[in-house]
Amino acid sequence: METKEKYVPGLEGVIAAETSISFLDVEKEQIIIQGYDLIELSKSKDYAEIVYLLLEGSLPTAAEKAKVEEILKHNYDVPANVMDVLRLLPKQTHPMDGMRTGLSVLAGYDDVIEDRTLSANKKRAYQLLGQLPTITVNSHRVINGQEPVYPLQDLSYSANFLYMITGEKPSELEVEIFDRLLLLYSEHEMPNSTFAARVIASTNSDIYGALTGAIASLKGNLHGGANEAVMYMLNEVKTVAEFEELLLKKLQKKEKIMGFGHRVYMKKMDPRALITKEALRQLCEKDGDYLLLEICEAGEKIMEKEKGLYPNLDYYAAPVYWKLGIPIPLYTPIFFSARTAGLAAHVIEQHENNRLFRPRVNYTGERHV
Ligand SMILES: CC(=O)SCCNC(=O)CCNC(=O)[C@H](O)C(C)(C)COP(=O)(O)OP(=O)(O)OC[C@H]1O[C@@H](n2cnc3c(N)ncnc32)[C@H](O)[C@@H]1OP(=O)(O)O
Ligand SMILES: O=C([O-])CC(=O)C(=O)O
Repeated sequence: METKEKYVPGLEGVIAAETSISFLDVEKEQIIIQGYDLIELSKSKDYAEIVYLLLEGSLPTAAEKAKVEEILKHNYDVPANVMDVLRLLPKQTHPMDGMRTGLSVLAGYDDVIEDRTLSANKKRAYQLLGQLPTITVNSHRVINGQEPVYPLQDLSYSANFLYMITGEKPSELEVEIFDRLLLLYSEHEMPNSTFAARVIASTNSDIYGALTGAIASLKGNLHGGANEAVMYMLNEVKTVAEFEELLLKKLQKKEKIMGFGHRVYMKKMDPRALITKEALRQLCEKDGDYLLLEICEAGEKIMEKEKGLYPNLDYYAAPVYWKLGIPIPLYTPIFFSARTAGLAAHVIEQHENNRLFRPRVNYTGERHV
């Protein structure tokens, strides 16, 4: 008989790493990033500043912030072969799969790919953050037979990202809201995708492989894929009453409602969702159409009453993306692009202080020997 060790399904509550990058303080409703609360930072800082915080460990001065923005822009170029590879993919390929393929192509262009030093890894992180908006947007465009779109240097990082998605120069409010979403998505402690990236990095594999694995993880609808699923669900209805009916039917059939629940915040609202809800309200005020907000709020009430469950970030992020005119298949790729900041920080931390991940099992099969 095998001896059985304590096994926790889904590794719930299990400590998988020691990190100085981030920590979810559920009690205080804080998302601690390098010592600061991301929720507080979202009120006064932008995505580029959080990129700096994640990769350099401190908040940037004005000059350092300008330097990061310059570095990101300096890294916008993506090898033309990436577009050629995307062109070869079947039209039904999801942009997350396109992105996974496109990002993985970049490994071959790294002349010092075996260099795991801190400076080489950081350089790669900035390079990838510069290139990802182009890969993200074109994973959707090129696969759909459209011509690639390229960045505009005279826009800020987030304004350019949104411009490439919609093809129109965005308003100040739109940029501010899109940037806030990137910031909120930038890092979140040890979700499945970060764990996947760290597991891969722990074999001494490179950041391209670790991020490629993280994309695969993030695609699933129990994780990043939920934001797309939320929007498809919202688009099934035209009124508050129809949404209430749809949710009750789904619950009766024991279906999971996308955008609700969270392994860490299961009995509380994700603090990031409050901010995206506010962003939705701002966009409703702007166009005078409150229907999506009313529908979402009704859903929130039903889920609290019926299941004691609360929205996670993806629930309100989806209608915000919709109001910004972003195609649904890009919702999860944008999440990944934003999360690359946090993922890169984790891969670097893993490489800097590495021990191979290699857990054991409780064997439940038969023994014939
Ligand atoms: C940015 C992000 O990645 S946030 C997560 C995005 N994912 C989603 O929104 C998908 C919907 N949510 C879920 O599936 C879950 O809440 C998860 C995957 C996020 C967390 O899952 P876990 O911690 O493994 O909890 P688990 O799935 O075991 O759920 C516990 C109980 O709550 C129920 N539950 C959890 N989430 C939901 C939901 N969204 N809808 C209905 N019931 C739910 C489960 O059915 C289960 O009930 P039971 O004990 O009666 O069987
Ligand atoms: O923390 C998690 O498990 C999922 C999540 O909200 C994120 O990755 O932003």
